[in-house]
Amino acid sequence: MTATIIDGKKIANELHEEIRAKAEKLTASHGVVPGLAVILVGEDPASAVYVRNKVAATAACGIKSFEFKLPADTPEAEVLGLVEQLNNDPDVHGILVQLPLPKQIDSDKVLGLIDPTKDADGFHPMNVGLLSVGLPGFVPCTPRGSAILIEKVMPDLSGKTAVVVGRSNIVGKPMIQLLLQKNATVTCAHSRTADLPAVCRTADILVAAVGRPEMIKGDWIKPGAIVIDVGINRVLKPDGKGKLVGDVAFDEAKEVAGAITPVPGGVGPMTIACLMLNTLDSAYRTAGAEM
Ligand SMILES: Nc1nc2c(c(=O)[nH]1)N[C@@H](CN(C=O)c1ccc(C(=O)N[C@@H](CCC(=O)O)C(=O)O)cc1)CN2
Repeated sequence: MTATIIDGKKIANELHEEIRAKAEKLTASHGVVPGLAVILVGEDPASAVYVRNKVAATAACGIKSFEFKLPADTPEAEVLGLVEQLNNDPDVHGILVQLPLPKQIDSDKVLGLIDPTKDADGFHPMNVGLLSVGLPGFVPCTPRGSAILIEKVMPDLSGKTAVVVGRSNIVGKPMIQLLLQKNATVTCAHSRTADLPAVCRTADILVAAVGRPEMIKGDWIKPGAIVIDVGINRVLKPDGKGKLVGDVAFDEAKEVAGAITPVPGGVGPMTIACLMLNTLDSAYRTAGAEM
């Protein structure tokens, strides 16, 4: 039996509609339009696509966007100055700095300067800390979106084993926190893990966030497991054309898993939908309004 394909694009579009309704409600009750500032530094083609998609999503969600596109050689001080300006702008409820930044700019310094109450990406150390102690704050968008997809197919994770492959600050570590909050028994695996295939085979929920195309094979997956593929890798096909693949060998994995996210159309659209959700949450919080 082949796996249920978790349609992240459809679920993200449904979320956009819910967000739009809530944004309109906030505007009607408090005269506040949620606002998201998006900063892109440089010409990385993938980043440009993601930013374009984020700005398109703001329009679908009734969120006002403030777009800042800066040249690749922009000095760090200029980016820091822009962040400060946005921190002080009452029309801006969320600030997003697209990563990666060019090498002359210290990402930690920029992310650390974002007002934690406007940190729509959830990367500020204060929000990282709040998540780790289970207090309300901003949750990074990719893990938040992945958790929503998991909940759709398995609402109760008590007694379930989850394996997160990858330990990045923006995906792996926050994903572990969210799975723990849902009472899963969580293992974090990474490049130094011994016998990674065997560890993956223990997972009822397997989250792949390694950034290596199709690394996780079908026979690494426990039959019936939920597989969440966070990877977005551009590879060349034999005909020389490019295509997107995840970190999981999808065609093999779907024959073993119970449910699986595709790439594209799985976690990616949910990342963007959760950025909208974080911005909406922030606007409600700032306005002192009830959802
Ligand atoms: N400030 C941030 N920078 C980056 C983040 C982030 O969450 N915040 N994550 C990634 C990139 N990313 C969001 O910015 C992102 C990646 C992919 C998608 C997406 O929808 N992918 C589509 C395919 C799109 C394509 O054709 O290339 C899909 O999977 O269906 C959304 C957001 C790094 N930087």
